[in-house]
Amino acid sequence: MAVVIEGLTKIVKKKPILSDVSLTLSGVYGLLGPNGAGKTTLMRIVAGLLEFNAGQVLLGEERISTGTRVKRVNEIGYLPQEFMMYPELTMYEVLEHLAVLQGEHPAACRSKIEKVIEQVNLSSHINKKMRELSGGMRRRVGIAMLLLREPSILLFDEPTAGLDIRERVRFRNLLKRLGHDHTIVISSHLVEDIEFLCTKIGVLDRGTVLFEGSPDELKQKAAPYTYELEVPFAELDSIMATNEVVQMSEEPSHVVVRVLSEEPIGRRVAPRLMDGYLALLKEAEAHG
Ligand SMILES: Nc1ncnc2c1ncn2[C@@H]1O[C@H](COP(=O)(O)OP(=O)(O)OP(=O)(O)O)[C@@H](O)[C@H]1O
Repeated sequence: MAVVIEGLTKIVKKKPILSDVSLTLSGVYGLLGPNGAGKTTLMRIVAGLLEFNAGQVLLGEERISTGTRVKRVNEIGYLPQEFMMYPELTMYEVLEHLAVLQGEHPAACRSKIEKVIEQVNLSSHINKKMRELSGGMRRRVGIAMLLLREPSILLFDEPTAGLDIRERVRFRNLLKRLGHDHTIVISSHLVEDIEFLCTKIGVLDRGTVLFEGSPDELKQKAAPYTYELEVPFAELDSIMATNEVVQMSEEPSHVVVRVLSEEPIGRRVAPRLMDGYLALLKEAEAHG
C-alpha cells in the first residue's frame, strides 16, 4: 500500500518547513536530504503526529489527514530517531506492557511477543533489561513494538544514525527483510544507508522536493559529470582545492580520486548513487 502526499505545506513561525511537497511513498522508499531538509517533519506528519497548513496525506485512495485534521492510523508505524523507554524493564516486559495497553490479555500475547522478538533477531536477549541493550538492539526493540500492531507501512527516521558498523549492517539486513512484506520509508542524510535497500528515492532540500524516482534515475543526474583520476600523493592537495572531490581511495603509489566536474578531467566513469545525489544538490544550490 502506498502513502500519497499531495501539496503538503508546513509553516512554523512564518517559516516554510515544507513547501508544496508531493510524493508517493511505496516499496522500500529512501527519503534523502541534507540536515534540516524537512525529513523528520514530513515523517511525523505522515505518522499523524503533527498538523500542517495545506495539502493532504492519503493511504492508497483513502484520505487520512488534511491540515489540522491529522489522524494516527494502525497501518502506519513510526520509529523516531531517538527513544529510550522503561530502562529497568526487560525487553519482554516492555513488549508485554505495550500489548496489554493495546487491549491484549497478558497470558494470550506471549506467542505474539516471541514472534516479533524473533523477527528482529533478539530472541537470545529476551530477558535483558532495556538499559543493558546496545543502541542498535534498542532500536530493534522499537521495531518489535511497531510490529505488535501489525502495520503495513513502517517509517524509520535516520534508523542507523549512531550505530557501529556491525550493527549498521545487521540493521540494514533487517530492514531488507521487512521490506518483503511492508512498505518501508527510511529517511537519511547518508546515501550509504539507503543505497542497497531502496527501490525508490525522494530527495528533499530546504522543504521542497528536488527529485523522486528510481535509484538509477538519480545516478543518471551525475552521468555527464563523473570522472576518476589517478593522482600522485604530492598533487592531492591541489586537486582537492580546485575540484569537487566526492571520493578517494588509496593505492600503493597514488590516490584514485572521483570528482564531479563540468569540464572533462581524467576518465569518465559510470556514476554511483552518491554522485547523482551530490550532482542534484549542487544543481539546486546553483539555482538558489
Ligand atoms: N517546531 C519547530 N520550530 C521551529 N523550527 C522547526 C520546528 N520543527 C522543525 N523546524 C525547522 O525545520 C527544518 C526542518 O527540520 P527537520 O527536523 O524536519 O529536518 P530533517 O531533514 O529531519 O533534518 P535532520 O536530518 O537534521 O534531522 C529545520 O530547519 C528545523 O530547524
